[in-house]
Amino acid sequence: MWTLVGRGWSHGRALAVWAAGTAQRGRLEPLPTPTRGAPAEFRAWDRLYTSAERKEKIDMSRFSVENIRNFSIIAHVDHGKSTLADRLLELTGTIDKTKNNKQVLDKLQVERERGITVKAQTASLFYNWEGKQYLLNLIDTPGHVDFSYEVSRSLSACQGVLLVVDANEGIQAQTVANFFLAFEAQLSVIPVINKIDLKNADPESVEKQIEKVFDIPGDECIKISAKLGTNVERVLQAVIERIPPPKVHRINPLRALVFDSTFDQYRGVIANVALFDGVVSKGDKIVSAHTKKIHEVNEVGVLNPNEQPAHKLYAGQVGYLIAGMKDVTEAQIGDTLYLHKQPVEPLPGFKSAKPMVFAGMYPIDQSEYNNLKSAIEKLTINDSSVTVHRDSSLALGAGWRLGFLGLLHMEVFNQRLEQEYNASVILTTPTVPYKAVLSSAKLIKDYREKEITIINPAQFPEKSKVTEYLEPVVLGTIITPDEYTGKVMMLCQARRAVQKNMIFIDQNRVMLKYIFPLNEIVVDFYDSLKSLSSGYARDKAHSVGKAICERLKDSLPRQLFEIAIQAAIGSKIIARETVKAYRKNVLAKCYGGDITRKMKLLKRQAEGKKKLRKVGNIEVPRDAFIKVLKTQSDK
Ligand SMILES: Nc1nc2c(ncn2[C@@H]2O[C@H](COP(=O)(O)OP(=O)(O)OP(=O)(O)O)[C@@H](O)[C@H]2O)c(=O)[nH]1
Repeated sequence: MWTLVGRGWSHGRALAVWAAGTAQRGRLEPLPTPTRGAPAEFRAWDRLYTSAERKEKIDMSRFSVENIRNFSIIAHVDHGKSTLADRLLELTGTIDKTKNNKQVLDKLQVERERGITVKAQTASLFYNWEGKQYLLNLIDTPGHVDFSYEVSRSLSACQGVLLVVDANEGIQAQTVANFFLAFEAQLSVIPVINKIDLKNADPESVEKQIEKVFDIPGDECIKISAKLGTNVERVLQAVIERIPPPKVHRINPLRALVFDSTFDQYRGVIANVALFDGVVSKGDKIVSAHTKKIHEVNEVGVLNPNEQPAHKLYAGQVGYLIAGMKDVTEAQIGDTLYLHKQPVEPLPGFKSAKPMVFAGMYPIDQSEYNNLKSAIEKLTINDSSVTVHRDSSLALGAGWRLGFLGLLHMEVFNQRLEQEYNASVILTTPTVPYKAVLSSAKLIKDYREKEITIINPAQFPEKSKVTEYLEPVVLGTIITPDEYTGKVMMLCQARRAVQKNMIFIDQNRVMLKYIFPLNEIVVDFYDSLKSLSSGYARDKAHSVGKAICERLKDSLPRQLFEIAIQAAIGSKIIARETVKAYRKNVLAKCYGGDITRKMKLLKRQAEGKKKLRKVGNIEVPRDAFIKVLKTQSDK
């Protein structure tokens, strides 16, 4: 969704959400300095189990379609999805019951350190109930808004969801956003009120909120404590009773949806697939509908939650498939796989994730360029929502401009680079993309289009050659205790937001919807929302410009002449600082003597400095740039 800068016109639709007031965490607390190199137990999870350690091949034919349920757990951040997943894994005997089972599906080091889910994971659970054996495929999803893309992808492989809501915090903004993702995908929704063991838990009022906001009868809510295991068995039974089996046909030719993929340097691409039709097994020749390339299947299996090879995978089942694909472009997420010579209508793919936050990434030392390049390439194979363009800067050398789904996504990517690939990088201040409608015929010819997208501030076309600029805007949902409503509204106004809606979701909580310019919220909005400091100036350009000039002033070495540091918007100077000149004492050798000689020396010095100022080039040390950029991104 884009709008004219400074005016209220927009088109398209996007969703972003935050919670205020009772939310415990949104942006993350600073982490301790990460240790170099991941400890063994945190290394890429798929390397933890060698094929020799994996069990015998499993026969999946025993699960008929009627006995399969594919479901996902969705919730606001920290409401307990991963803890509930742990209990479900224990109850079904998928993992042993030990005290150490904490967020078993969060396998990345970054997930464990930050206590958040970043990458959706799948686990096949085998569960006996009323004399039948069921196959329950659980797909754990991330809760933070930056990873909504992972959520919607996971939902495409499901028929139902468990919507987990914290009994103390109640419905939060991300609960609403995730509910609508499931609702639009026409999935069965089972509301689960979690943390009923907490002292301040109020499951009855959360039940009423669920009735009011989602129009789901309160008696459908299951009240549990995922931590203590209370009522968790009822959740499993509801999955079987309330979620329909997938609508698929095993006698039809193979039609498999790639809903996720990871890269293993020894075995190539491991594609997570949901089979909509047919059967697939080792030795089958399969074709990617996207690339039309033919591959031979080396291994199929289920995630239990680690890889468990199977003889075959059948329609209705979710599992993994390895077929010698060398990089993820050969098994793109949303791709359909079918058997060679048995083409099928491809399944509807996914909308590709659109990066909305861009930042420059450079090696700390240019000699590290190739290592960093290879690390970025490997990581983007595992996280295809990151875009990479080559870039260079006079000060920082050769590097890249990377696009992320949000700020947390950027932080996580950076942290994974450090932890999993031992790479140290300089990351520049994040910016959002802008569009410019060109008026200059020459520029239109150069760009071969009238409307261009600018992801790098250095490439902004001149104002005189542009009819209008457009900026991205998002629809944001804020849930706040009533007493903060006034302050929250003032903050939103200060961020140029346009109010769309306001409803009371219970006696003392209000849900507000606003259209925000993305640039106004991308970096520090959540922090401001939490502190509710409404004294922000409307026009921040001056203060930002001033802050950068001040930092440069402190970092630049002094010269023989005065250096003016200016921040400008186009030709208008908005902030200025001066680095004072070194003063050589030209009078040092004049002991006493003639005042006119002293005046002459000083005049000559002043003239010399004037001349130097005109012709003098100063070299900005790399360190100064790094310092300025680092302080900015640390903000
Ligand atoms: N008291 C209590 N605490 C719980 C319960 N369930 C989860 N928690 C705690 O709540 C915190 C968040 O739980 P997680 O399972 O990581 O939450 P999540 O929804 O998976 O979080 P993300 O992956 O970041 O979206 C952890 O400290 C859990 O121990 C519960 O039933 N009772």
